Amino acid sequence: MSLAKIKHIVLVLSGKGGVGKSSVTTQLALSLSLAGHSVGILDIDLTGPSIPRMFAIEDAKVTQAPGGWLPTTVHEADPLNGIGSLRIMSLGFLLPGRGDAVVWRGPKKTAMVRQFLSDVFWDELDYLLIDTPPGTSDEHISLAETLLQKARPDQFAGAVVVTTPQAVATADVRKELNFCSKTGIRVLGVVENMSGYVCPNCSECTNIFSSGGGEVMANDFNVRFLGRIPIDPQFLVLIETGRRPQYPEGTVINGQDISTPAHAAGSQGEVTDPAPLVQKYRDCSLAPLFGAITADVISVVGQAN
Ligand SMILES: Nc1ncnc2c1ncn2[C@@H]1O[C@H](COP(=O)(O)OP(=O)(O)OP(=O)(O)O)[C@@H](O)[C@H]1O
Ligand code: SF4
Repeated sequence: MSLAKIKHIVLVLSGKGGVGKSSVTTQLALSLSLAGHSVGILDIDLTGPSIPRMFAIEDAKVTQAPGGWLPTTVHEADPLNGIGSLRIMSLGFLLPGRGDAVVWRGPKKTAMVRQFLSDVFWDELDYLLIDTPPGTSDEHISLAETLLQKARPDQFAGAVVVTTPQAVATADVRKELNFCSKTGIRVLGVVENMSGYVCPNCSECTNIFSSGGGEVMANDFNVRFLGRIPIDPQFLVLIETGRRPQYPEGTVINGQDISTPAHAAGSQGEVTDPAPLVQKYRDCSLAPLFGAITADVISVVGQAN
């Protein structure tokens, strides 16, 4: 069975579209990889699989091997730099072109979710992250049922739930938390994304929307609040163009100076910088924040399994 050699399976859920679920999945995967773990992402967001775009592997095609479909390798393990491997399987690889939408009816969607869980040959993984569609649709029910049936209890760790701070998003995420409790999915914690904005000129973090809604909701449901991630335009540039993040002099995040050294600004800013995404991400202001969230997730998963 394709899940057999996976140590921990984590779902990434959100009640609402556009809150940054795929970005959180991406950053969780990169942070786990930077912590030396081997990671897989299974992207079953049928409403618009965005993981291939985030890793610039939209043209990857699914290949078949005797053990099942082979995931695409984003980078191999680099033990000298303490980096674990990262592989991806996305529903997007099966679609004919960029921007194509999945127009299947419910039963076909649920069949595909089951097939993706059973037919991908992951080999050994420390963590498999599953990026899901927003909401609590038939696919979620099918996913929950299949995981609860097929994965060993020590494998299926639970779900990280993503929200933005505004009440309109947290209201939908409350439904998601209720869904988890009804289906027996353990909630590992809540991440509040787009919580403030990192100014590209001065690196001040400003709360343009409200802040703290995710933490209030986590407290109401008695689940762990994993932390806040601001909007950083440099993260968007990294994802969209592959350019290494750059910050003005004096940029300090979590007590650490992350400003781009003047001598490196030219070469580091090149779009053609051939370094793998995981190394460029290490220079992003969000990386230390997400590193702390990831350490928390690892510890909660350890307690859960
Ligand atoms: N903290 C952040 N800083 C900067 N940009 C962000 C951040 N979080 C998300 N984004 C950007 O916002 C956009 C939407 O994010 P994303 O695709 O992750 O949302 P989603 O919840 O997965 O959406 P969907 O429901 O369509 O799957 C993306 O372009 C992403 O790069
Ligand atoms: S201090 Fe920063 S956030 Fe405030 S106006 Fe100036 S550049 Fe923008």
